[in-house]
Amino acid sequence: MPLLHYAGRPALDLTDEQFAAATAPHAHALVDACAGAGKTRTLVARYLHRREAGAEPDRMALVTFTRRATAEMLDRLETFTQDRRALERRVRTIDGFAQAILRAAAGPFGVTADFGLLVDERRRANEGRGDEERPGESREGFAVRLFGRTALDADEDGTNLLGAFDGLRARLMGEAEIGRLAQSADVGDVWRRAARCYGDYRAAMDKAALYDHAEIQHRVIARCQAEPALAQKLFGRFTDLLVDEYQDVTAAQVAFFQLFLVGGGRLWAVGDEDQAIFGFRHAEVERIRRFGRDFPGARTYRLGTNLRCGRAITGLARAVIAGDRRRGTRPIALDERRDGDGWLNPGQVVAHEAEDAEAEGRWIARRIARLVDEEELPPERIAVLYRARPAAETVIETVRAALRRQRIPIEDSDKPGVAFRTIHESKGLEFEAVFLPGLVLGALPHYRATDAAARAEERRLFYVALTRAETRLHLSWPRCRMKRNGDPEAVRPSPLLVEGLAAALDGDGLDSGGLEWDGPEWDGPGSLDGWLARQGSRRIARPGLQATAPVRPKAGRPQPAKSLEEWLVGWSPAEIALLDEHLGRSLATLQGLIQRPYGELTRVVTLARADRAALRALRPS
Ligand SMILES: Nc1ncnc2c1ncn2[C@@H]1O[C@H](COP(=O)(O)OP(=O)(O)OP(=O)(O)O)[C@@H](O)[C@H]1O
Repeated sequence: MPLLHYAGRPALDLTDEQFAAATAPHAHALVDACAGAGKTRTLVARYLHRREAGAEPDRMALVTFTRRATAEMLDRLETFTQDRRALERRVRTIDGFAQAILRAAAGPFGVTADFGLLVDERRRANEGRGDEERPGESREGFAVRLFGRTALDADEDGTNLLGAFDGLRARLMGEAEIGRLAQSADVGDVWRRAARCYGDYRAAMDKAALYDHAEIQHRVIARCQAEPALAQKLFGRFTDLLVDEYQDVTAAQVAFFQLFLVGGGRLWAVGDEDQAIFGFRHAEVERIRRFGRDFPGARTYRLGTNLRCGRAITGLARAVIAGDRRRGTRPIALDERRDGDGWLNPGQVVAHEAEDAEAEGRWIARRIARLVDEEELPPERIAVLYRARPAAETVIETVRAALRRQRIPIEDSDKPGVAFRTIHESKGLEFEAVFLPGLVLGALPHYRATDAAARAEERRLFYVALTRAETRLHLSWPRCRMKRNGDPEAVRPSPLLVEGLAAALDGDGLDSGGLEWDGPEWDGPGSLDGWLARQGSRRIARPGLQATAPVRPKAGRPQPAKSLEEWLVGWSPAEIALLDEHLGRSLATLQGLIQRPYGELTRVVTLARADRAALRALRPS
């Protein structure tokens, strides 16, 4: 592994791809990374490399999105540079930078330097508070005083008036556009109301000298864009802007970053579009995809090896994400590092179907107890991650009660223990063992995710969740749930889960040698293959498994088997030729080459492998 030096001493071990990204020339650069690629380490290395190359510390800015990420970055950098106070001026959240600039310049922006903050209570609880931020007032309380309790009522997408105010600013909507929105019949009530009340909201903020983060950023952007000399004065000194988590940027944030570059500074950003999960907060995954257009001349560096997860876990995760047709070919490599005995970390995937949420909770608690008691895993290395709290309530409460009975610690503010989080909150974290309960249709993908963009985000959320696990991943779901009146009601397993398990059972995505894996462990009666057949996902049984896996079409919906020829009707000659040339390669590789839906590709490949001559006959000459 190459070593990055700092101040004449070896500082960081890096992989080849990390080294190339960290030591890239001083030009705009996008570091396009996969999960577990070591983004934080590479970002720290970039900072140290630029310092070594002579960049002045006060002309560098390092932007993160959460205070937790800022704290981690500061801790890591402090071990090399020691001067924490100076570092705190350069390493900040995006909100921290905007606030510092507005306070320092105040006058030209029409504010006083000691303005107060309106702080979103929910986000503060999730992200923790940092030193840079003054206590501030509750934004929710402010909105209720102005607009009444209905200000916090969410529409069916989960957006309330405050969320819509954020949206107007995240999308950089101008006055005219907001005026049109206020009259538009194409948007929901919450958005129309936000467009109508936006002026009142801003006036009230000015009157109280209290501002929310979006407003602070918006003021800086609007004024500096209108007055280039002011932008030059405030931002002209920056030579380097380093940005983390670029996949979750909004249009406003991109405009804010562009201000940092007015003096000829260069942007070095790292992100992973497969982990873009904040669309509901107005982040636009398209931004990372059009990085080269927003920052002309940018080069791209790929960090494509997952160094966190065991190979089976990475294999499963990449088979799931390969089903996103818009992601383009971005190969994800399995970790090839071996331990002292020459052993590759295979990781373990366990699947379990429970009768209902309570039984599922008891199963999880038993597995956790086994990990803690028999494998001596520290409880804080274990996490239970769920899509949304309400749907997961029963399972969570059952697990927690069982853990308490067994005196297994549960994480509680500063006290370490088994962690319970939403998948969104788990972003950027890693655990030895991860439990993903409640994997049913309606929970993940969430029932509110109805359009293609929202469903793609649900797939990415699942990918984020899977890739939090280092060595043990547990997937579980109930067969039924309780209706409000107490009657049980059958539920369907998540199609993302079915797709992932089918791929894992085929060993798909695990092709790069050296992994001896029997597929996911099925903890329960029957077999995984049989279960998959019942889900209708295995119409084409694999030869060796036929005995245990009778292929049954789903009741009431006969599914006649399509022939290879029928499947290939919509395929282009180039796609058919690619299939023929690469048929021996893994499904994940083929998915990278041929962007067809996962289920379709699986069937076509299976049929073509069984009858190569038929494929040849269909290939145009
Ligand atoms: N060069 C390296 N050598 C050894 N281990 C590494 C190296 N780089 C990263 N790692 C380890 O790989 C794991 C993943 O790193 P990190 O958490 O920075 O990934 P990430 O890219 O931020 O992932 P994600 O986006 O999934 O949160 C960590 O446990 C880290 O210590």
